[in-house]
Amino acid sequence: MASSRKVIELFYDVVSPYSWLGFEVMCRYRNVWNIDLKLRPAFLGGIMQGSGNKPPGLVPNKFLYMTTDLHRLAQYFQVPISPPADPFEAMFEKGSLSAMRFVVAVQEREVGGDKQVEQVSRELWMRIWSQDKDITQPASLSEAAMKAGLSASEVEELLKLSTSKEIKDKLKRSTQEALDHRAFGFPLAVCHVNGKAEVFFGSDRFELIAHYIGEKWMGPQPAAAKL
Ligand SMILES: N[C@@H](CCC(=O)N[C@@H](CS)C(=O)NCC(=O)O)C(=O)O
Repeated sequence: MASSRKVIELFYDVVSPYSWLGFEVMCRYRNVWNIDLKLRPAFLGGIMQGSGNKPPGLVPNKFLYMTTDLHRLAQYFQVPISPPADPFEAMFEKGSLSAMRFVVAVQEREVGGDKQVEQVSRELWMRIWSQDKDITQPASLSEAAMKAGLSASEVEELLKLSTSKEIKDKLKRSTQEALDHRAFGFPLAVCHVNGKAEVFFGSDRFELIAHYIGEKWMGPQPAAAKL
């Protein structure tokens, strides 16, 4: 029998603070809405290149606006975003390629769910977008994964796997899939309803997503709203 649950794929990259907001909201709603949430770690740098877009932070006024916007959103969404001291270095010089390959490796090895992918992604966001810490070095990835509950031997294996061709290709494929959905930025939610994929960009489209999938939007903290 076909499931009545709607599938939502969430494409994200931990370099993107707006993805963090979208990610936390979707994780909060995954047990509230009748949905199957599929986490889709991908590479925002590849999306920018493949779509011919430019990061919005490169336009000075947008950068200033986003700094204020993220401060307000952090409080509204209750996600501890605090921009790194040098966002340009963190986002554009250091970037997230090794981190996203690592997340894909975690996903490749995880069986029976995506708790580890969820927790490792969150720990990486905590590092770059809350604690102003590195996410490019093996030691940084290792620290994030251990905080997420993985063992030292698991982390060692995942670090090795994350530099393999298999994982590099998998990240490329996921990024290409997002581009095939006409992505130009993240977060990107692809909602599959009645055999059709509807695409939503941004962490500010949840009301519309709820309407589209026939669920109720109760704000960014559904657990608190239900009390
Ligand atoms: N309005 C969206 C903005 C999301 C956003 O700016 N995402 C960045 C990455 S952090 C991006 O990919 N932007 C591409 C663009 O704005 O063209 C939201 O509130 O979530």
